[in-house]
Amino acid sequence: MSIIAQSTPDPMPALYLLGAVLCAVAIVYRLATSRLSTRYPPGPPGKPLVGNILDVEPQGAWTKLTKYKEIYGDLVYFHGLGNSILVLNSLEAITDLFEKKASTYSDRPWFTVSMPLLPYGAEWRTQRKLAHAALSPSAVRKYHIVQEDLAALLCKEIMDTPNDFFVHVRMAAERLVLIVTYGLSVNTADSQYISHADATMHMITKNTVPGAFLCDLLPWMKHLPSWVPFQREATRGRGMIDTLVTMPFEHVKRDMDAGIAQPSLTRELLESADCDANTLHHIKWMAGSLYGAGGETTYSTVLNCILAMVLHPDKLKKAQDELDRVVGTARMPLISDKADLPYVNALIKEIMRWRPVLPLGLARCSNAEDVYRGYTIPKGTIVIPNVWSIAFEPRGLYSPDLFEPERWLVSDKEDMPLDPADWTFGFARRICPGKHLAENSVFIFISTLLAMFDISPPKDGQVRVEFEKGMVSYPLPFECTLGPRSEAKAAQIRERAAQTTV
Ligand code: HEM
Repeated sequence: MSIIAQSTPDPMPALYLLGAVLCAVAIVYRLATSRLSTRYPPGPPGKPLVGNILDVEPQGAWTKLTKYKEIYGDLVYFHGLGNSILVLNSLEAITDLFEKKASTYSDRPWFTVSMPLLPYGAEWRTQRKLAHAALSPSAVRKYHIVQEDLAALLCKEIMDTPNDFFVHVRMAAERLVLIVTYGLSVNTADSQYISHADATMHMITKNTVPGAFLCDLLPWMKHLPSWVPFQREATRGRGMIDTLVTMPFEHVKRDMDAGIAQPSLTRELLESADCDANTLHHIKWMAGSLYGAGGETTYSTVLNCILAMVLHPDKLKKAQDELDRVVGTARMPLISDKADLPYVNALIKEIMRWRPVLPLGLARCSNAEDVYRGYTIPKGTIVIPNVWSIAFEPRGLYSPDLFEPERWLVSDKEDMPLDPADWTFGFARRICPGKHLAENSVFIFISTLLAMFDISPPKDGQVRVEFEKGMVSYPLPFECTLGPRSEAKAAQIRERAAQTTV
């Protein structure tokens, strides 16, 4: 007989199993019902698992996203792979979220490969205070003379080598930021810093459109080994940014120790602050963020203007007539002429509307779940202000597709589109701190160029009208004929450029 006794089955494991199954059923039911009861904003249809998130083709997405406005309205939602992106297609929606709900929508997404844009928090607030003080409307008045000097140098360089106008415009914008931020002379800036800044900015503009790298949409990919291509790119990108920020900052500190530092925003802050390691860190990164953000946006606007003038000679003529009448021909324009030049101001507004240099603004990230217009917006959603759709909203007397500075000169505001001053520089708490400096730069570079040069198509008449599709959108290289309007203007340029002190 068998000595193996039959044991009585223990009922507990079966009960555990039953409990686990019931729990799983409850969880699945809850998830399914909560998903059904949660209303997300509308968006294109999705596929299983990946949803519709891969519909966002990052490069040059603004035109497609603007078309979606006709189908889905002000809010277009993309989701899948654990991520969500909300595109805001109207100023009303942008104001409702970025301004009225600023504590939820002032954070930045983390762009893995390029720029560690500061999250909304204590460090950002400290840097922001420093930037505001240094770049307030009254503080930027002291840079007028530097900006006028750089405009004169820009004219001289274009006059000497007109085919290189792209490079000259870029240099003028970057030199300004380097002078204001670090007090570096044009020669030092040119020889030591600008080429590295160009390479870095190129990397940033390519990679900062949300989703430019799949790892921004798939957070777990950030933990892949360092030999994975985008991880290598990320390490390289962060190294480039660190060099961009550290080199000129150390330059100022060295010059201060030697007693030869020129006046600058960084020197001012270093002199006024109690410089423990933490404050040094804040000043260094605040200065670096101005340097990184300030050059490319300004030169894109000026290049857009040159292109617009090649395409619209009648508008150039009107601006020149006004400049000749108001400024006269005995001198070059000054920033103080701005208030007396309505046509030139209208033309600059139109350039900003015709080709917004940041067509998708700079993305934000929600830091809490929210409900807007009855739709749920999950925490961590990347929120994109599609300013392109505001620029091309059919409003006012003229079609948005035309280049018409006159649209800004009609007497009734109701007949105008939404003013670029209200959306070009961003919104609410994260509005561009360089706005006042930038408005002056754009004004003086453009009005000086228009006052001194004739701008027309190249000899073969072929003008390339294509634009970079990264975060900052500027014209791709095009040819044009740029020459002083007269021998007297040429002499004036030479004379004024020789007097510059930058
Ligand atoms: C035409 C020229 C310029 C345009 C169109 C422009 C536009 C913008 C926009 C749209 C933003 C994002 C704001 C938001 O998220 O709501 C921004 C941010 C920023 N801009 Fe500008 N900008 C220009 C020039 C400058 C200049 C000259 C500087 C510095 C001297 C500068 C420094 C910055 C900085 C530091 C940020 C980041 C602010 C933050 O994240 O809190 N910008 N700019």
